[in-house]
Amino acid sequence: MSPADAADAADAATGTAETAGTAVRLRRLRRVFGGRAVLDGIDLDLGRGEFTALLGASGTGKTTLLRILAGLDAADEGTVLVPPSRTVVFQEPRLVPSKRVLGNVTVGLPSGARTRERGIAALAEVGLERHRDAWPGTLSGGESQRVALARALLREPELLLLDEPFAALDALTRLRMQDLVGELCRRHRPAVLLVTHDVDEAVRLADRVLVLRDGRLITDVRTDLPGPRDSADPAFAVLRRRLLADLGVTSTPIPATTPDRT
Ligand SMILES: Nc1ncnc2c1ncn2[C@@H]1O[C@H](COP(=O)(O)OP(=O)(O)OP(=O)(O)O)[C@@H](O)[C@H]1O
Repeated sequence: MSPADAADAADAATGTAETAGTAVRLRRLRRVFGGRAVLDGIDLDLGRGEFTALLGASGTGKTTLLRILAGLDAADEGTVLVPPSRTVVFQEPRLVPSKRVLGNVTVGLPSGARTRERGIAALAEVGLERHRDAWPGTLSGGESQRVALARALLREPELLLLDEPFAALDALTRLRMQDLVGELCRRHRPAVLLVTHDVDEAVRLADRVLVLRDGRLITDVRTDLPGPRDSADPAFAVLRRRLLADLGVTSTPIPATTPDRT
């Protein structure tokens, strides 16, 4: 798939969610690979402007669900209603090496002064305006991912699909990118589905967190924590523990230490 395709996220929609306030509606969604139902009867509504994180162990079907929402894969059974305008940001930025940064942001759009202006404004939003004439090969990983984000947001999608977009970044850059994505999503208000392995990232950013396990959404919880969210906050820790338990990660109790009698 070309970067332009990624940005425009395929048009193989199976329908549009019509209910006011609802961006996505899935009913009894099933996807089977080699006789195994990776998604086995998923029911899900995503509200307009709602930021939802999807957690799940490796191989549970998170990317499969995201690809179906993007129109890059099809369900075997069930109803999929999605908005016509969707964009995806992947773990790797998927920039075109032969186009400069601005050309990457506006790729696939009609050329002209208006598109160029919008591209520059999108770059300014991610703090990269002065890199607009740079080549992708000269950018850092975090900068490249910011270009991918600008490319996605320029299209003003109703549904923004984020597939582990911070996973390849170092810890500090990841935190900065999380803050940036949080701020941009509050400003642009797309419905967001963020696929991640990182429980703290999910709790930090999302209004709502889902856990996918054995083909089903076993958890659907609202975060409702005041911002800015601090992982040291006891409410944050309670939610993290619950989500880890739902993911099948149970914390081992720390054995009591024997007092040293010598
Ligand atoms: N096109 C395909 N053909 C066959 N099997 C597939 C295909 N796509 C995905 N699968 C299988 O479906 C399962 C779910 O894959 P998926 O990539 O959705 O998981 P994931 O939860 O995103 O995993 P990870 O967190 O490791 O990225 C895996 O066992 C994978 O091998």
